[in-house]
Amino acid sequence: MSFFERLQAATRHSLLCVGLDPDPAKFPGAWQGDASRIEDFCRAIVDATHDLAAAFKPQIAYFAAQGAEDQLERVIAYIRQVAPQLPIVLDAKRGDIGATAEMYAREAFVRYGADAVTLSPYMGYDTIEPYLDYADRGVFVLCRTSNPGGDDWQMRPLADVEGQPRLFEELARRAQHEWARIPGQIGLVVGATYPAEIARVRALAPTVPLLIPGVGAQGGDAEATVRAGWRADAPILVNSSRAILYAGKTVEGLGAAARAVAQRTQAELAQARG
Ligand SMILES: O=C(O)c1cc(=O)[nH]c(=O)n1[C@@H]1O[C@H](COP(=O)(O)O)[C@@H](O)[C@H]1O
Repeated sequence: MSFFERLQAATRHSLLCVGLDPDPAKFPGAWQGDASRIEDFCRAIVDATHDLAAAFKPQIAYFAAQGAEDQLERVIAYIRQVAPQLPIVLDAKRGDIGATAEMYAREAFVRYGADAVTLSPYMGYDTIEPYLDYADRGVFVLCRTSNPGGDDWQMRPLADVEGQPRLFEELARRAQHEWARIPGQIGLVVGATYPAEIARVRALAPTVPLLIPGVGAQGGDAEATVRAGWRADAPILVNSSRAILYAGKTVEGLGAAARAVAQRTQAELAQARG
C-alpha cells in the first residue's frame, strides 16, 4: 500500500494529527522534569487519542534533546501495536546533500519505521530524492510554514521564474508536477495560521497531501484551514501538539484531559469538512 493510500484510508474518519512533542518540563505532577517518563507520557496520549486521530507526528528534537531515542523507538512500536492503521509522520525537518540524506532517510524509514518524514527544501531537489527511493513512504516538504518568520523567504517572488511566483507557490507547483514520481508521495507543509495561502497551495497543488500544523497553541483557525485545504481526493492532516499534550494537570488526569481537547478539535475539523 502506498503512503497516499494509507493516508486516504486514515483520514476517512478524522483529519486530526496528534503531535507528540514531549517536553518533560511541561509534564504533570510527579512526572514533571523526568525525562525517563517520555515513553509513559506518550503512551498515555496515544491510549487517550488513537481512536480520534488520523495520524501521530512525533517531533524528533523532543526525544533527541533528552537522549531519549530509545523511548521514541518504543513509542512508535506502541503506536503500531494499538493503532496499526495510523500513519506515523516523523517530524525531523531534514535537508542535506544526497549522501547524507540517504542516512537521514534510513534513520526515518528503517530505524524508526516512519511512514513519512518532514523535509526542508532549502538545499534543493537532489536532497529530497533519496527519500523518494522508498516507494511506499512519503515526505512532507516545508512550503508555507506556520511561523511569522516564514515570510522571510517563502513569501518572496522569484524574479527569474515566469510570472514571478512566490517561493512557496513555486514549491507547491513543483510538488504537484516535476518532483512527483509516485502520485501523493510528496506532500507539503502549510501553516493553519495562513488559510489564504493554504487555498493558494491547493489551487497550485490540487492532489498533493497537506500536513497543516498550527491549530491549538499557535491559534490557527481549524474551520478556515479545512475549508481552504480539504479535497475528497487529496488527504490533509491537521496537527495539534501542545494544546492536547498539556491539557492535563495531573498524571492520573492527563489522558482524559488530552482526549477532551482532541475530541473537540476532531469534531471541529469534521464539521468543517461537512
Ligand atoms: O513540520 C511541522 O510539523 C511544523 C511546520 C510548521 O510550519 N509549523 C509547526 O509548528 N510545525 C510543527 O508542528 C508542531 C506544532 O505544535 P503546536 O503549536 O504545539 O500545536 C510542532 O511540532 C512544530 O515543530
